[in-house]
Order: sequence, then structure tokens, then C-alpha cells
Amino acid sequence: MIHVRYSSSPSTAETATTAELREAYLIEELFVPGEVRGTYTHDERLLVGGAVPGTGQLDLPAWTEVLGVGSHLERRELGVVNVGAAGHVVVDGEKFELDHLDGLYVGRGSEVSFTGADAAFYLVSAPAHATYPTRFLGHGEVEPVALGSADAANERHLFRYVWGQEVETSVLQFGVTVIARGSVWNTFPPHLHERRTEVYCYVDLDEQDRVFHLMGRPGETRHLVVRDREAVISPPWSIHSGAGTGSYAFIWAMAGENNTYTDLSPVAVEEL
Ligand SMILES: O=C(O)C(=O)C[C@H](O)C(=O)CO
Repeated sequence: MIHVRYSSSPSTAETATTAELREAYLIEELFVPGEVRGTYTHDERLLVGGAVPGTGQLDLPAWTEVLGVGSHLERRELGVVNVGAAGHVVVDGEKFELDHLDGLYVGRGSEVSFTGADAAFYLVSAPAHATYPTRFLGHGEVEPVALGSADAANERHLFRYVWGQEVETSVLQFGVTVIARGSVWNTFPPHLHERRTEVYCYVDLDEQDRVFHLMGRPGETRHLVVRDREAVISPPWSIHSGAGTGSYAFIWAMAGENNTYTDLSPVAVEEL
């Protein structure tokens, strides 16, 4: 099953009701046992999905009605992060074992399938102009960048899996940020990147916890209340930040004009 979201202007968000905001930017029910589900956004033509194989095997769907191709990666590259227990991703016959929060980059042109009784794979694909090698990205093998502080309640570790360095991609960037125990804030102070769209997928929240995700132009922020394994589309004009009621992590993924991680504009707290 695939859904399509169209691009929106900041003024649409500023006059939207809570229900309209959620319909436009929040992605719910991505992870359903026995299915691969996807949402395609016209913002940078990013596609995010969830694959929950259960006892069977799932193939990455072509979603021809939306992508216009016979195979999903005919014109795209793919990022995968396992948000469940250990499972396998098979790429052109080669089997990769992914544990919780391990990642995989898959280059253009490959065929992909998923197995793992308790695995849940988060997927993000973007248009690609070239083919780059598939790479396993072990969560434990990536040196994290430490950000924030306990005093500011924004201490966190940013695991950059694919960020325009080391692993070659066309436009895709993604990684995982883990909030330290006792801290609540992600991406604060916030930033914008006019040349890229980003999608956040919040994971590892307890059932009763929520993240209050901040979005919108800096002077006109709105919020979305987000549960475990839900994703939020962040268009180029929107900040993307949040505070959680308990511990959590999130997968960030971007595509756009370039794959230069540092091409962003900090937003001062005074501007909010
Ligand atoms: O906690 C953070 O700060 C982040 O994870 C920031 C993301 O990497 C991001 O927004 C990239 O533009």
C-alpha cells in the first residue's frame, strides 16, 4: 500500500487545523505485520516506508502506479534502518544481517527483500542519477557526534550513516540520533535547509510516551504529537525539532539539491 503527499506552502501550515496538519505532515501506520507500506512525498520525491516481514519474506514493491517503473530502484537509491529485532535484507542475492538500528545503503538498480520474525525495517528512497555500491552501516561501527548537554536537556548522539562523506550517494543522506537518558530535546536550537527536504521517524518510545515535534517557519511554529514509529515530513521551509516525554531515538533522512550535510542555516532561539 502506498500513499501520496503533495507539496505545501508554509502559509498552508499556518492556517491548518490540527487534523489538517497531521494529514499533511504526519505519517502513521507505516509498520504493519506482513506488509510493506510507503508514503511518497512530492517534496524532493522522497519515499519512506516500513517493511515488517513476520514469518514470511517481503519484496521491496515497485509501486509502479506512483514510481512509473517496473522495479523500485530502477531510478532510485535506498536507505534501510532496522527499528525492530535482528533480521535480514537481501540485495541481489547477498544477505545482510541488520540488528536494531543497523543501517544499509542500497545503490540504484538492485532488487531487495526482507526477512526476520521480529524485524521492522524503515525505508527511505530518493531519485538517483548514478549507481553506488551497497554498504552495511553497523550502528556500533559508526563514531557518533556528541551534541547538546544535560543542563540544556538536549544531550544526544548523532550517528551519521550516510552524510555526503565516506559512503557515496546521489542525493540521499540518513542517520540515527539517540537522545541521552534524562534529556528530552532533539535538534535544538533548530535549523533550516532550504535546499533539502527531511523526514524524521521517531522510534524506541514507550507506548505511553509522545514526542512534541515542532514544525513551520521559525516565527510561526506549530506542533505535531507523535507516537513510536511515526514519521514527519519536514519541507525545506520548516524547522524540525522536538521534545519527548520519555527516552527516544529518531531516524533522519534527507534529499535535495546536494548531499552536503553542513548546507544548513541555524535558527536562533530569538527567531522562534
Ligand atoms: O539532533 C539533531 O540535532 C539531529 O539529529 C539533526 C539532524 O541530523 C538534522 O536535522 C539534519 O539536518
